Amino acid sequence: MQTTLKIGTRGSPLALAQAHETQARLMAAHGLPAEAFEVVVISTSGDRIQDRPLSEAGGKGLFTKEIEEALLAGAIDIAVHSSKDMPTQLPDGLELSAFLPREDARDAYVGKAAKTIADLPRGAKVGSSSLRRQALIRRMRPDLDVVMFRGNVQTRLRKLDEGVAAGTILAYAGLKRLGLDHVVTDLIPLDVFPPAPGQGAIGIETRIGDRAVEKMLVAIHDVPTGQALACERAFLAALDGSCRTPIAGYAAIEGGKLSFAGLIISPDGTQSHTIELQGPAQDAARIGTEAAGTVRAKAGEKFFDGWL
Ligand SMILES: NCc1[nH]cc(CCC(=O)O)c1CC(=O)O
Repeated sequence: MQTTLKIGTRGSPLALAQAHETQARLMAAHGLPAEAFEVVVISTSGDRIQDRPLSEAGGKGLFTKEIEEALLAGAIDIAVHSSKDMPTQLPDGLELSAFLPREDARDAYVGKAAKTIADLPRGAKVGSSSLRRQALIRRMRPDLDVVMFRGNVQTRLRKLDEGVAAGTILAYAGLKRLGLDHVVTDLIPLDVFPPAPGQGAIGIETRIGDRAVEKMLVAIHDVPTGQALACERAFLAALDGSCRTPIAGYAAIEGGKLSFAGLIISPDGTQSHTIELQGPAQDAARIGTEAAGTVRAKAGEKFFDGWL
């Protein structure tokens, strides 16, 4: 009898879409039926905490803790994640060993009366709980009222319908995976809203040394996405000292060449520092680390602890 590969995921509609995309790619790559895989839904602390900003409750790890425990315990064989939500430090024994081809990494504006942020009336409310997006909105339009917006993509869209805010910003990738891209009223250029490291890329976490699983994943791993992610995650890891400093970073790969653009910005949007660096895609991690060193030197150490 064939053993089934257990695919662990959160239960949000986006997480489920990502788990099913992974399953479909594995089926196609290996000529296996759906029954060769089982999608196992795991509830995480991040899903349960709804009353305060996650950056206060403990940060990124909240969406992965219970899933990683299940992976280490052998209750699941792979865990499918939004790479953007993954801490740079994983628990001992686990690694991100494969990435699916990256979806469009841009942020999207979803507006009601006004179709773009630029068209909003003075003082209009824009909902976002991301420190990076809040800072970028304030940089662009210091007059706007940035309000907290928690919950999954559907919850945020419902809040818009209820009139809680005039608009919100969501990852275009997530909306596309949910078949909700028709709600987008403006796609924001990468240089106006540089994305969070990892945005748009599905990452697959495995137990280090699980050769059978690694062999299966090679067939669905996208090499350029893996290189882009190595660069962006190295940039993030080298700057991660404070989770209160918004960090953006995006690496584009073309013909074996990597072009990285990074940004750090004060939460009020008034101060920011950028870095651009190119090099061979094989040197992805080194480029990310070097970019972090350069932008850190430009900004000065004070930049990272001044926002509490
Ligand atoms: N923090 C939630 C989250 N994590 C990943 C995505 C979108 C999908 C992706 O970036 O791959 C989202 C929603 C959003 O930012 O709109």
